[in-house]
Amino acid sequence: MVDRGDFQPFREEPADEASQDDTHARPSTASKPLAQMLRGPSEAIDKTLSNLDTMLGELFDQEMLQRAGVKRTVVVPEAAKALAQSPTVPAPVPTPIPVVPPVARVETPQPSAKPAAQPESRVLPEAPQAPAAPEMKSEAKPSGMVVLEADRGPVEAPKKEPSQGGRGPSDTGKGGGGGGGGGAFHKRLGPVDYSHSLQAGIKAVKHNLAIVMVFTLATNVLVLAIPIYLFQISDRVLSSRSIDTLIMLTTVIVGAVIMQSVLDALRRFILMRTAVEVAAQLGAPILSAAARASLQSNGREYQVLGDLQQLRSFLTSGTLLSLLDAPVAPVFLVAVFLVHPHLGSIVILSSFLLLIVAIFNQRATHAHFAEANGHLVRSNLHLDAMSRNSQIINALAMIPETVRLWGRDTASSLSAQVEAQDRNIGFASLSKAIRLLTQVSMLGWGAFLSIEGELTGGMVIAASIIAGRALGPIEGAIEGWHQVVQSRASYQRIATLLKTSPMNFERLKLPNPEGRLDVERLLFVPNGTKRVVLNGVTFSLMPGDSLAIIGNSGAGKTTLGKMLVGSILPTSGAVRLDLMDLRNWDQRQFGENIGYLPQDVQLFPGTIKANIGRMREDASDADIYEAAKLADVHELIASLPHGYETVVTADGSPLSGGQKQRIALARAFFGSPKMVILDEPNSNLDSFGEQALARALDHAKQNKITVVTITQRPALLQSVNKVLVLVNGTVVLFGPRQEVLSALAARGMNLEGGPFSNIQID
Ligand SMILES: Nc1ncnc2c1ncn2[C@@H]1O[C@H](COP(=O)(O)OP(=O)(O)OP(=O)(O)O)[C@@H](O)[C@H]1O
Repeated sequence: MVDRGDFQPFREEPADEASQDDTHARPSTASKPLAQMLRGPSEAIDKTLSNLDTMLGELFDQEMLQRAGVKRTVVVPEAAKALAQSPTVPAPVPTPIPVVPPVARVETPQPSAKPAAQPESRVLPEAPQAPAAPEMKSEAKPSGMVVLEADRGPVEAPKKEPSQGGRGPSDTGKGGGGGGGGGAFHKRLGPVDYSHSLQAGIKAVKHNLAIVMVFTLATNVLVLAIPIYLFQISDRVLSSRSIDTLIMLTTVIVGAVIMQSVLDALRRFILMRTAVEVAAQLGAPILSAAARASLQSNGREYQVLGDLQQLRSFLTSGTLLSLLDAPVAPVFLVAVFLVHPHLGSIVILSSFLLLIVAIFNQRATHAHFAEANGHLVRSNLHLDAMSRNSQIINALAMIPETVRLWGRDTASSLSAQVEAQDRNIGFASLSKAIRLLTQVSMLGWGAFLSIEGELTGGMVIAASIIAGRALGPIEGAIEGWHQVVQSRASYQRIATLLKTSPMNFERLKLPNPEGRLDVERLLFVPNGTKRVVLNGVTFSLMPGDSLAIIGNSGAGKTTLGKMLVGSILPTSGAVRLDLMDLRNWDQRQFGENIGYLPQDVQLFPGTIKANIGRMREDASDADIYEAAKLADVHELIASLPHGYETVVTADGSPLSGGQKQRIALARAFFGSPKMVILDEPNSNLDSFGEQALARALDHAKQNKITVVTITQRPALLQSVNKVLVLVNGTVVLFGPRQEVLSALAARGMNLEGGPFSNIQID
């Protein structure tokens, strides 16, 4: 299947590209840590945290608020604050963070005031009559299909007066973020380009690691202080019995040790902030790219956020410090050689042995760690399914079964992990033994050389300590090898997700659509199956048309509906809105111009107002009210104790199924969409709700909104002007309502009597 590819939830307006660049070039912990650190740890922490706050504020402020058309103000959302307060981050500095003002109540316009938001003021200009298109080619018609009306010609975008945008009152011509603007169009939209975010993250890490490396070198040089001290004490102070020398040496060494501890702490501070910077830089891009990519999968991509967590842990781990120490190891080796070549040879031999152990360790544990990871991913998916279905799990007493499903994968993951860790511990112990034996042999052989008069006792002890430092990084790498492998895999998954995101590509910003829909020879064979769910589906609708798609259960109606909104991509064929293939629309602009009510209605936790406004921060009260009026749910909402401020939980309570469906209908009508797809919008409605729905469809017709309604119930047929009959994924009838109903009646099927069932047309 082909990815449609251009969802850009945080798209920048081109004019803002410079400011987007600013984000990547902004002052960060990467830019000034050295200067900060040198001013003292606590000042450095405060300063860096302050930078972090600014960085997070800028990240979210810029990416969310500016895209939403809100003027750039310093508002740090709760998520950013929570991130800044995550356990790995010290307490935030007392930098004042402006608090997001509480949500204001929806101000419903006074009936007498007749505000600009009222439906009457929204009637769109008439679309010009489209020229007739050639008839549908006969080979495209599935056998048995009766086409009562075929394609019409392309719709010319009507010339609008600036005041006649057809957008809601909030329309600024800038499209509220990604697209949508009525004024400026036909210009290239720069891609969001998540690979750029990845590069910015890598750059920050590299920059900080370079600074850490400087501290590491200094730390490792200072580490030599202790062996040198020992050597001097035993070979100089004890023989000369000079107190002055002892005091002088001790003073120097104490200074070196303190310095070494401070530098070691500083490199850890920097690494910790690097981890936070990586999380802040990549969190939002990964979640956005995962949300887009999950369209084609079962949501596994969301687990890439876990990979980001893995990278964060690695950046603050002892394993990374060991790896950073590794380049200095040869210096220690040379130092041991300088003490005596025999001792140097012992260390080299041990290093080889440790390397061999490291390679065997990697080979012995790799498959088990990979297996453990695979099971962990699956058990997380079970967990996710459990949290989504908590109602049914409790109602049907399915807790033991679902826990067993989760437990099976968790147990497999744990046992694979135990297997891998057993081996890892075995190899780590072996490497530790090699290191200790190395020191024993160095001391033993050193003592022999000392007896022979080639070395002093102090030199032997000093060489033994230095050898320990030389072998330490190899040992550390062996112990943390699993983390290295996991982090590398995590990085690769993150890089693949960000680099291959379809949102990285440039789009042409089009004028807002008028609502013409062309569906061309849709074929859908789900991946991994041979089942043809949709076969050659072809039809066209003009702006303001309302179509009912009817058919037996399993005929493919929902699948077709999902395809019309681009949430499923066809195996072949195309769905076009105003002649443009959905794959080529800017996702944000497309989403703002359509409405969708899925069969399985889900609301987001939040107020009814926020749900109708699609959780957009720039949704105006007037827009929300307008959508509620269009969907004829204002009365229903007014009857709730808290009206538009009623808070809905994840499972939709306190709303009934029908109320949820009607609120979701208002969400579909939010933002003056030009095309709305409703999948069984009346499945939970009583007769009053159905009447309100019929009125909503009338409003849509008056506003020239193209509406496609998938339904199993005949009541809605009165509100549409066209009907499409789908049988086993094939269109068998399509045309004006009365003609289709007559054609069905001629075949002995009277659909106006009761729910559709057993529609059989050859
Ligand atoms: N991803 C998929 N993999 C396999 N089969 C699929 C997939 N998507 C849809 N189908 C199959 O396609 C058929 C049509 O499904 P669809 O949900 O579109 O039917 P429908 O007409 O909406 O039915 P209903 O009225 O009961 O909701 C079903 O048999 C379904 O099993």
